[in-house]
Amino acid sequence: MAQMAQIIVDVPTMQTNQPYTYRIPDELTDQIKPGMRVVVPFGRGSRKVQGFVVGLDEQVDFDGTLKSIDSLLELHPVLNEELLQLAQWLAKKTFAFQITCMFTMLPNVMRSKTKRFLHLIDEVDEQTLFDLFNGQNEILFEPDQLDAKTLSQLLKLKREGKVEVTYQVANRAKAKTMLGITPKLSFEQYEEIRATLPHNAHSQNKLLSYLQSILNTTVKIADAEQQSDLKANIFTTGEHKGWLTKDPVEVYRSPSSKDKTRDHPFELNHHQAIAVEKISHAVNNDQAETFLLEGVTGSGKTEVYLQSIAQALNKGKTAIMLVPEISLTPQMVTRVKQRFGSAVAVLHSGLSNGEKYDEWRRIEKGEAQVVVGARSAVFAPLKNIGLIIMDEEHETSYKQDETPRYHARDVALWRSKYHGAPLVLGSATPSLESRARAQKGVYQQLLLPDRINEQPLPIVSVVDMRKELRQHAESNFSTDLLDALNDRLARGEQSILMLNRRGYSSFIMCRDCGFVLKCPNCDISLTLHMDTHTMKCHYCGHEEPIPRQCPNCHSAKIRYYGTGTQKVQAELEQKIPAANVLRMDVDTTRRKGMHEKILKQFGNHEADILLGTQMIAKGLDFPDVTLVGVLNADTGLGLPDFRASEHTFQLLTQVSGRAGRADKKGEVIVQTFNPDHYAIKLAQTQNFEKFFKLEMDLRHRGGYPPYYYTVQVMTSHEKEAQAAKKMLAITNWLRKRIAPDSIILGPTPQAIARVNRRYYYQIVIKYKQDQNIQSALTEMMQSVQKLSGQGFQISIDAEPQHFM
Ligand SMILES: Nc1ncnc2c1ncn2[C@@H]1O[C@H](COP(=O)(O)OP(=O)(O)OP(=O)(O)O)[C@@H](O)[C@H]1O
Ligand SMILES: [Zn+2]
Ligand SMILES: [Zn+2]
Repeated sequence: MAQMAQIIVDVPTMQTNQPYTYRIPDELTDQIKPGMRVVVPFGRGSRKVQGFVVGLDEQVDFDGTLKSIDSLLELHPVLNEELLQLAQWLAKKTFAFQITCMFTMLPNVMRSKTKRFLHLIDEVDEQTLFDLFNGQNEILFEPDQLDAKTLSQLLKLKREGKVEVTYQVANRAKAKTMLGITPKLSFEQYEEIRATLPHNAHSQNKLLSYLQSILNTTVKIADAEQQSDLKANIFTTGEHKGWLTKDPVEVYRSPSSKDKTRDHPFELNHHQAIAVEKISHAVNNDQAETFLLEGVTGSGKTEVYLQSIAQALNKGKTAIMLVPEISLTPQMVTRVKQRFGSAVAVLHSGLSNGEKYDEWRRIEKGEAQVVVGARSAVFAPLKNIGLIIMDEEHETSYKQDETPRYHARDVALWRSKYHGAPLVLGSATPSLESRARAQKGVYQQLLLPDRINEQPLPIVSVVDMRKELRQHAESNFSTDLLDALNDRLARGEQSILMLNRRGYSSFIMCRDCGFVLKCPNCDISLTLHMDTHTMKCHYCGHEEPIPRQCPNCHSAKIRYYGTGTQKVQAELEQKIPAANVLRMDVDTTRRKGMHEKILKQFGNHEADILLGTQMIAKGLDFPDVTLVGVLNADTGLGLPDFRASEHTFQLLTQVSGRAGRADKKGEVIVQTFNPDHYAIKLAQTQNFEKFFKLEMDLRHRGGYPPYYYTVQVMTSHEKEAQAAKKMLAITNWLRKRIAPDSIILGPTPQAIARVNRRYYYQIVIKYKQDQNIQSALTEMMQSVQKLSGQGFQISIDAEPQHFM
């Protein structure tokens, strides 16, 4: 009676969400578990591919032609039961393949090509040591060279906790190590040395005893100092005498803060207390309720999160706190770590692959109970989740813009249901989708209407830049803004300036003929970078010299148009020479740790003005900031995207919220060429309710979300006619299958029609209720795969965040 395994295989050209059935070799009966990764033969040539076991069958009458599992990639399941189910759901929801979803949940170092090592972590008998490990502690784990019998032995050792499979971290050389000490001699040899020591050699005597107590191990010097109560220099003496060796020991590359002080919960104000109460109630009763925590900027949402998390921990449960990548600042991380100490694991893109893997492993082993992280942290392998929090829930970065195109909010909702745990969505400016659900009672609304400091929200004034430009020469600064900046400088207060853009200037244009320099590969303007003195394409990376004359009409009046942070900084330094300016944008934060450094400097008052792009709009909490200036509120309003107003409103509200958060009053100055636009006017009064009503009305009339669901289908090809033709064929095919009242917009070329030498065409399907759309799109996805051989790329994006 053979055992069978259902396996999802990784074959890029033949992807399917149907598992294949493989036979489990007899030696491995009852040892293969769902979630394990295996090596299996696939196709006619029986080439070796990897796969995930997703199910097991006890099968009596098996058909003799079934292929068998060859080997294992690890000795343990890498995905647990919950995550396997989640992958299945996610694949369906995002029209992706299960295998892609499974990889998305795993740290990078666990990808198939990574070298694996087999480690001995406990004693084994000599025969085994010799047979399996060549007498060593660590050997390369080579799945394709192991037979079933050996695997069976290894699996047994794994179950006994004696071996472990680890992955080679790409930058292993850089793996963080500290110096440790290893005793070199035996117990008896140390005794012999002791007999020769002079009577007053107390430290050396003590060192000998200590070495005897740590035989066969390596102890970090810092730990050894503590345990033995000896000074570090005595270990050096020991080394010179040949008693011990100093060796590097690997430490967890945990991005832990050095700050070990634990802070204490604040006493909550009235509204905070109600919120924590309601959330805790749901935590205590295992209710998968969704809360929408709507709190104005500076209302103390974070404190609500932290105290609610504490509740979950008290109940012996775990918690996930999602924050947008950009607000995952050291400030934020420190706040959480100070509250929960080493129970916290942090996952974000700034970590090296090794660091990420270490944090992931701590979570998986149950060593961390609180996970703080950006989008992908929603897949953290925590067990027994008691609470999930999603801060700034309206942020578009929660949606992944490559396959699987998932929204972290949907995944959080799924896990909330699975664990019977509440989900808290927090924001000062919720997405229309979430706010509409709260309106309908699907989500429970919690309000924090006041700032903690009981100050009113900062006063926002709008400056009409059209008038300014008529009165003065071209400048990035209105008179009002310059006056206000000088005023803060005189008072020793700080200012934040936001420029919604990157690069020295966005593009260059000929003032005589209007020619704009564009990327030869993509259909978008090149960006001027003064640091490298080149024009760069932000889509494909193309780079060329700055032209001295117009390639079209040869005029010399080809100049930059628009503005960038470097240019603003230069003007600022010229207009207010006394001010210290810190610049924070993609260019100054590219190197690891720079983000942290700039914020720290600003926090220490080493600068008067923090000038930055959107990345400074969120989460920053500096008590001395009393002025926020927005240099160009309009950027983004003109984008061909129905969410342009919503995003502008959100951004202006968020950045305004950085001013006057402590006891000093805040002021905001917004410069714009569109002072009458409703998004700008309502952001001025920070009137979210009014904005919500107005925008909902517009969406209703236009037939946009949240009144309609949307799906975008994209086709691309190197030849424009091919892309267009295929898109049309797909459209006709779909039209026959979806509900008659579902609407198809397009096909149209995308706003940026050509990227990286490919042409893009799209359609957008809008629907209210459509029984067939899911199956039609799934069928399409399965069948268009073979088209990739003909140079087509086709993708489906459910609820796209950008319509470009
Ligand atoms: N109950 C409380 N008593 C005293 N201070 C508090 C209390 N709750 C929060 N704070 C402090 O108030 C400040 C603002 O809180 P917090 O940063 O949590 O606001 P927020 O709502 O998350 O703001 P934003 O959305 O603007 O980032 C913080 O410095 C925080 O430490
Ligand atoms: Zn010209
Ligand atoms: Zn390009």
